Amino acid sequence: SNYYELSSSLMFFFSPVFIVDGAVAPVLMSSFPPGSLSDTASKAMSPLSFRKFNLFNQSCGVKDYIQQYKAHMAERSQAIEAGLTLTSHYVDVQVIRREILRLGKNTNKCLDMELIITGDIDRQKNSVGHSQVRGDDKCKRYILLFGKAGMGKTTLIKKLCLDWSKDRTPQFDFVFVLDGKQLTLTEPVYSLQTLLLSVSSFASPCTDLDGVYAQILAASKRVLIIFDGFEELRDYEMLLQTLEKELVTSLQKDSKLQSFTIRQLFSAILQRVLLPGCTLLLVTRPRGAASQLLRRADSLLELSGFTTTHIETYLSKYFPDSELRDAAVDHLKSSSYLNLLCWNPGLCHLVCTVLERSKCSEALPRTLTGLCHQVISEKELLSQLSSLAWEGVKSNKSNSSILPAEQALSTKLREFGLRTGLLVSQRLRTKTDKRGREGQDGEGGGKEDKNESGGVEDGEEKVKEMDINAILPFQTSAKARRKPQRGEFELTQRFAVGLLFQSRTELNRLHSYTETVFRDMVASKQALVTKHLEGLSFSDLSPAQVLELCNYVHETGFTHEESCGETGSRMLNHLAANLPERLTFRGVPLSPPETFIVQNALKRGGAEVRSFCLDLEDSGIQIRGLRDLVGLSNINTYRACIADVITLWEQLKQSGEDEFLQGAVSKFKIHPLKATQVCHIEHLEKLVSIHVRKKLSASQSDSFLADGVPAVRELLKLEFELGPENGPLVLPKLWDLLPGLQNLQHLDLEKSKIGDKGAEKLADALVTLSSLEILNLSQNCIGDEGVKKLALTFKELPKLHCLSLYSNVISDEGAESLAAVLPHMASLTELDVKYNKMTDVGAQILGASLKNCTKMKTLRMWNQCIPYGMFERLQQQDSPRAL
Ligand SMILES: Nc1ncnc2c1ncn2[C@@H]1O[C@H](COP(=O)(O)OP(=O)(O)OP(=O)(O)O)[C@@H](O)[C@H]1O
Repeated sequence: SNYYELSSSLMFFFSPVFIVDGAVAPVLMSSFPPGSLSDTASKAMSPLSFRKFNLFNQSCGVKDYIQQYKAHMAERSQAIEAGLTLTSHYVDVQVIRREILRLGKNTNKCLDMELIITGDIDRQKNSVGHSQVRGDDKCKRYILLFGKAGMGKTTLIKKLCLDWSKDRTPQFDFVFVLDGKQLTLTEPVYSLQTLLLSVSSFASPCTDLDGVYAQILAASKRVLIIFDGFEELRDYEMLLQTLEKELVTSLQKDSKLQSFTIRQLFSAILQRVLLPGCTLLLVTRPRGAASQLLRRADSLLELSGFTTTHIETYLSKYFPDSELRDAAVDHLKSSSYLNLLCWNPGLCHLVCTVLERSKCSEALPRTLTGLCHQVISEKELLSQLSSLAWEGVKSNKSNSSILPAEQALSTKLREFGLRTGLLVSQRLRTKTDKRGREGQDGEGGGKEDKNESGGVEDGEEKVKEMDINAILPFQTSAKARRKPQRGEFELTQRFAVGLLFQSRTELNRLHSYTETVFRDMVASKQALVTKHLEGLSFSDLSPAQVLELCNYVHETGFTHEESCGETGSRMLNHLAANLPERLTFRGVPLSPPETFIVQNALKRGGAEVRSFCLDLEDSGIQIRGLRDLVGLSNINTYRACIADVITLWEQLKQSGEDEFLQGAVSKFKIHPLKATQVCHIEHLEKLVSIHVRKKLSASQSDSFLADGVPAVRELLKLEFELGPENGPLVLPKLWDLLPGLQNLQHLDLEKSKIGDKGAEKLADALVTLSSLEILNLSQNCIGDEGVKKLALTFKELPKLHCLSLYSNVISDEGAESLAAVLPHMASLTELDVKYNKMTDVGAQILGASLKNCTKMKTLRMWNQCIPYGMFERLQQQDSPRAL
């Protein structure tokens, strides 16, 4: 199973596991006397002595402790939620291996932006499995596991702990969990020993502290340390700032000295100053800057949420009684949106709570707001949460939290808020903000704070229009568009806005104002939000903002009733009428519930007789979501991950949905195509093969493919941008597929390390591309041999008018081959052979051939070996076009 795949992959890499979580630590700490055993001996241990120190040679005291620690951990890690345990309710989720796009200087704004968003099929292929991990001999000791709020990070950690405690991960002698919230303990009174054995989350009392600690140090490779409770990657990143030399020395000299802060110890572990051989598992939401962290990470894993099967399993565990379960499943079917929300395990739990409470008879909530509303049905709690949400939205400082510092919150509300991401931990956050304002945080606060309008303390009634503009995430300045908005904050905003549009009766329950005051207040706020949303200029919004807007409108639109309210309906119509015709979500992760929301908005567009061209590339949309969107009657054309589209076609063929399939094939577009990853070419190869064979599967031919795949026929421009490292890996595939792209007009293969061998293959492939007009072969290490082969093909390309061989290694011999074919290239107007290896001899020959090329406008051929006088001579004589 996937969970076991992860755990076994962890097992493969790790040894002892320590998890640090704040709650119990201070209490336990006081019961431990400061240690006295020196660890110098263990530090000096040779690999041989290290082996001697393995589990089997542990002293009875250490063994006993480990058993006791495991028993304690088994007990403490069991509970997922009140009444739910791992043993009874855990669903084995998928963990996906992710890759980074690039690590450049300016790309570290947000992890989301740095990760390659793969299609659904590739994502499934990347789920971590035994075989993949075992086959990988690279030591993975720095693992980053991320997932958005509620995706099950903490639950997975608990499961890992439980498994270790049940001896299912024998490669670790110790597992420790460390909680980021402990960074608030600022006194310099801790040592590594107290951190692991007293402060860590599942620490249990120990009678042989020194013996256990010595064992940990002796076999640090058999230790797993899990960091949890960090709100975002940036919080880790801050711990990676270089430690002062004296601190490093003192930590290494005596890590048992109780004179360090938690921060220093965390930093030292993360920077491999302490326990250098241990395995680190860093868990967080995927937000914040993290370039340093990403550079260190050996492996990036992501929790990908519940699949349909997982949801079914969860429901069957949640409702063990089969009658209740069937009723719940049926009831859930009545709300597609809630069904899709269950993709998030945290929300799945909330949905089950609602199903359970409603006894499967009441109408289900239709929005996230409605769901939260029903879960915390107590008036007091909801009113508190709604005002928090509103306050948070109003005081949107540096993406800050909505959890006011001094506000007394009930445990229940705090738990709910934190779990859903509506609230974020204030203590950590305050630090980040402060740092941001002091300018250490680069991006952070400063400027934006000034943008926020005042009047926050004046109470809700005085929210001004200006405030609304500032608080909703639709600023259209270039900076605001670039800034990643997505995180827990958007949920807060959605909730605040959604609450305004909840049914009047529901809202009435929340306040203590008189009926009229309340009505006016809600009405004026509703009007402000509506006016703002309706006043937006859609063309100025980024794809992420358009999606956010769809989310807002959904929250405002639907209450408990079947149809949406009057204002909501108006907003939805307005949205549908104004969505850009070329609607792109390229690069914006589209979750299943969001796909539903977009589908809803587009459907409305149908009522207004509007049709759309939809771009879903790099959105990670699931195939079932793709199916829903492509199936809409008012979609003119669509783009999406080619592999996913092919899978959709295959599914449609299998289910016999011929008409749908025909539409899905004819509406699909891939022009213009820029291949930046290896998989892009692999997918294209598959599509071209369908096009050439005129059938989807190996067996029968398909009548709707009689003319091949329209998307391939209509592909006019292909840019191959895989770079010198990845490019050569898929060039052979490219040579195979090129002949299938008969109508290609523009082929850009710059910087792909083609070389002479590749040039020969390319020459063969090019022969069939009779429509080719522009060919860029710059910077490709092509020499005389290669150009000789290519030159023969160039003659066969009647429409080629622009050819670049800039910066290759062509010398005079190659120039001669080119000169021989130039007069036969009927359409050529521009040739670039600058920065090659030819001398004045080659230049002279090429220049001379121009006499017979009447159409040629420019021939660029400068390089250091050609004396400048040569050009002057050529220009004065007969070739003014040679540069
Ligand atoms: N694999 C799972 N099986 C069963 N329930 C799960 C699973 N994962 C998560 N849940 C449910 O979702 C809830 C939220 O999960 P969890 O607290 O682990 O999320 P998280 O990713 O740590 O969120 P946050 O970022 O807010 O801390 C859990 O309390 C549990 O009810």
